[in-house]
Amino acid sequence: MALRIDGKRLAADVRARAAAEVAELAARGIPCGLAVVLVGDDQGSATYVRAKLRDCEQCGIPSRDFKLPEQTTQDELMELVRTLNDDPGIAGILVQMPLPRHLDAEAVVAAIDPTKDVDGFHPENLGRLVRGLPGLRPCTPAGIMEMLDAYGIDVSGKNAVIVGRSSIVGKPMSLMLLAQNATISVAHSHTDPRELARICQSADILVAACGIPKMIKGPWIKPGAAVIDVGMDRDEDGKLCGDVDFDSAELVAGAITPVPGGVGPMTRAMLMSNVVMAAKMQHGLM
Ligand SMILES: Nc1nc2c(c(=O)[nH]1)N[C@@H](CN(C=O)c1ccc(C(=O)N[C@@H](CCC(=O)O)C(=O)O)cc1)CN2
Repeated sequence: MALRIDGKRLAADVRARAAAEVAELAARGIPCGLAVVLVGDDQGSATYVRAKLRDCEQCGIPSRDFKLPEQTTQDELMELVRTLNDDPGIAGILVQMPLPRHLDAEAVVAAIDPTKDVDGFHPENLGRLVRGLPGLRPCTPAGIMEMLDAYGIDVSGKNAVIVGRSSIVGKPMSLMLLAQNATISVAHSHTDPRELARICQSADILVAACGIPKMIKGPWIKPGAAVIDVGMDRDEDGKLCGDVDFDSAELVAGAITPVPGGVGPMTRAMLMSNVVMAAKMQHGLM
């Protein structure tokens, strides 16, 4: 039976470290403000934003909450981002994704000052990741790297398979694992479905980020592998589940993240540590 990786407990540790650093920075007169921008009425996004604002409160991070209507125009959103870029009290800017379809998310992300890009989505920060330079990293893959490290799961020389190639998770995840000397395979929607099970079976570390409920089953998993589930799906009964069929996977894996309580809480916690990092970078402290 696999060891359960406890994302909630690790997230609490990450938040506690961030809170201590926020207090130290505040004592030196360095503000760690976070601006959180939510456009539209998506209930899931509103829930995540509320949770992020609670995390800020817990870490002593002053947050400013911008709730914009669904009909917000590109110009209005770009103007808000520019204003926040110029605000010295704001160390980090987060625009909750997805944006309504009429808005150009790429342009919005590119308009954020890269030193305030606490999501790590800006092309400069992704470029820094490609080049192996320090910078703000996307929260979900950064949280996964923390989890692997905390549980002593060595990545170097291991086969890592990532199922999914999004810019938020799959691509940065592959680069972060590569930077730790893993051998990487990325499967995606054009991968031959007859090959998918075999590719997954080659993984010592399997990261599921495809958005298909319970797609990855126990027989696809190499015995003893670390299985990281990024999925946030609903099963046939409407219950929250991941991309991995947990019940069959935990019988084979060596370690596994649950949904809920695995990657999600770490995604939120890494945002707090990115805000601290952004504030430090802006004040020449790293
Ligand atoms: N600007 C961003 N937008 C989005 C990101 C992001 O990192 N930055 N990631 C996702 C959503 N997300 C954070 O925004 C997120 C999703 C889920 C969780 C989480 O803690 N999930 C819980 C379960 C919650 C539930 O019960 O529904 C868990 O897994 O335990 C945190 C963050 C897309 N947008």
